[in-house]
Amino acid sequence: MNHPEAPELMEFDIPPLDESAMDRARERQDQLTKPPGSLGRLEELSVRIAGMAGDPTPSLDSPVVVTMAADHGVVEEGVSAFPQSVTAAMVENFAHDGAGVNALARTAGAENIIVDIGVAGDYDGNDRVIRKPIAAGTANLANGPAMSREEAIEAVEVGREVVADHAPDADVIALGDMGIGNTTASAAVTAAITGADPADVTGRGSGIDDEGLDRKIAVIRRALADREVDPEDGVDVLRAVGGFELAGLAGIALEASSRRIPVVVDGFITGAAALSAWAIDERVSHYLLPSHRSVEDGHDVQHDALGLEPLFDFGMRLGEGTGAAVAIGIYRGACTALREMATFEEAGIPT
Ligand SMILES: O=C(O)c1ccc[n+]([C@@H]2O[C@H](COP(=O)([O-])O)[C@@H](O)[C@H]2O)c1
Ligand SMILES: Cc1cc2nc[nH]c2cc1C
Repeated sequence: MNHPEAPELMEFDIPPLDESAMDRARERQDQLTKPPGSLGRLEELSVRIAGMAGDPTPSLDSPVVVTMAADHGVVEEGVSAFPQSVTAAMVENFAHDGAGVNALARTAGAENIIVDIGVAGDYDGNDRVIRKPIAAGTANLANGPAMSREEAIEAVEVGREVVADHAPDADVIALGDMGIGNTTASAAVTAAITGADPADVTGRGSGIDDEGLDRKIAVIRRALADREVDPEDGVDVLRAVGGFELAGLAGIALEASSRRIPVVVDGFITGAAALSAWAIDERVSHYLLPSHRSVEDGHDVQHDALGLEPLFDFGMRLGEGTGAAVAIGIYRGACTALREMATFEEAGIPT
C-alpha cells in the first residue's frame, strides 16, 4: 500500500554479504588443524560473519549490547503480570549495573548502552542512560494506533542515531529490550507481519495467568481486526500495534546492517523488532544472527520467517539483551578459532 500523504523514512543502504571474504574464510577453515567440519556450526557462523564484516578473518573485539526501554499504553488492559512502574525501576537498575543484562554483557566483554526511548515513569538514572524519549509510553493499542506514523519514523531514526553516535566502532551489536507490556505489542507485530494467528504467537510474557493470557489474545485479535495494517510496511505495523523500543531496535538493526555490523537478536521482543526491520528493508536479514530460543510462544514463528536457527535453548525469557549477550561469546569463539588456529602447514602436521 502506498502512503502518498504520509511522511517517509530515510532509506537505508544495506550491502550484500561479501562473497569473496566468505570464500577466503571457508578456504581457511579447511586448512586449520582439525578434521574438516569438526567445529560444526561454529565454522559456518564464522564464514557468515566474515561475509557481513567484509573481512575473511573478523574478530569480535568491540561488542555492544543496546538495551532500549519504553512503556506501553496497553498495560491498562491487564495484559502483564507486573505494573508499569517496573520499566522505570529497571532502567534505574540498568544504570547501576544491577540487572541481568549488565552481568552478562560484562561477562561478554561488551559495552552495555541503555536508551530511554519512551519510559513513562520517573527514575534518577545517571550518565549511563541515553535519553531520547518519543513520548511517555505508547497509546493503548486496544483502542487505536499505538503511535502516529511520524512517531514510528522518529523512533526508527533514534535507533539510527544511537548506532551513529554511540556505537560507530562496534563490530557486533546485540539487541535488548525493557518494557512492561511489550510482549503484547510484539505478538501483535508478529501476527501482523507473518499472518500467524494471534493465539499461536502470544505467550505469558513476564508471567501472566490463564485469564490474563486469554485477555491478551483477545486484545491483539481486536486491535488487528479494528485497524488497517499494511503487513509489508514495517513502519505501518509499528504505528498500528508496535512500541517505541521495537521501532528503535529496528532502526538499530537497519543502521548496523548498513555499516556491515552483525546484529544479534535476543528474545521475542527483539525478534518482533527484527521482523519490523525486515518489513522495512528485507536486506537486513543478511546481518541478523540468532541467540537463544525464548520460552515465549511465537519466537519460532519469528525465527522461521527470518531464516534463523537459535543457537541454544536454555528456557530464557528475561529479555534486556541477556540471551544475545551470552551468544556474543559463542560468535567471538567462532571468529577467534577461524583467526587464531594454526593451519596444518604452520603446525607441520601431515595430512
Ligand atoms: O525476551 C523475551 O523473550 C521475553 C519474554 C517474556 C518477557 N520478557 C520481558 O518481560 C517484559 C514484558 O513482559 P510483559 O508480560 O509485561 O509483556 C519486558 O521487559 C521483556 O523484556 C522478555
Ligand atoms: C523484574 C523484571 C525485570 C525485567 N527485565 C526485563 N523484563 C523484566 C520484567 C520484570 C518484571
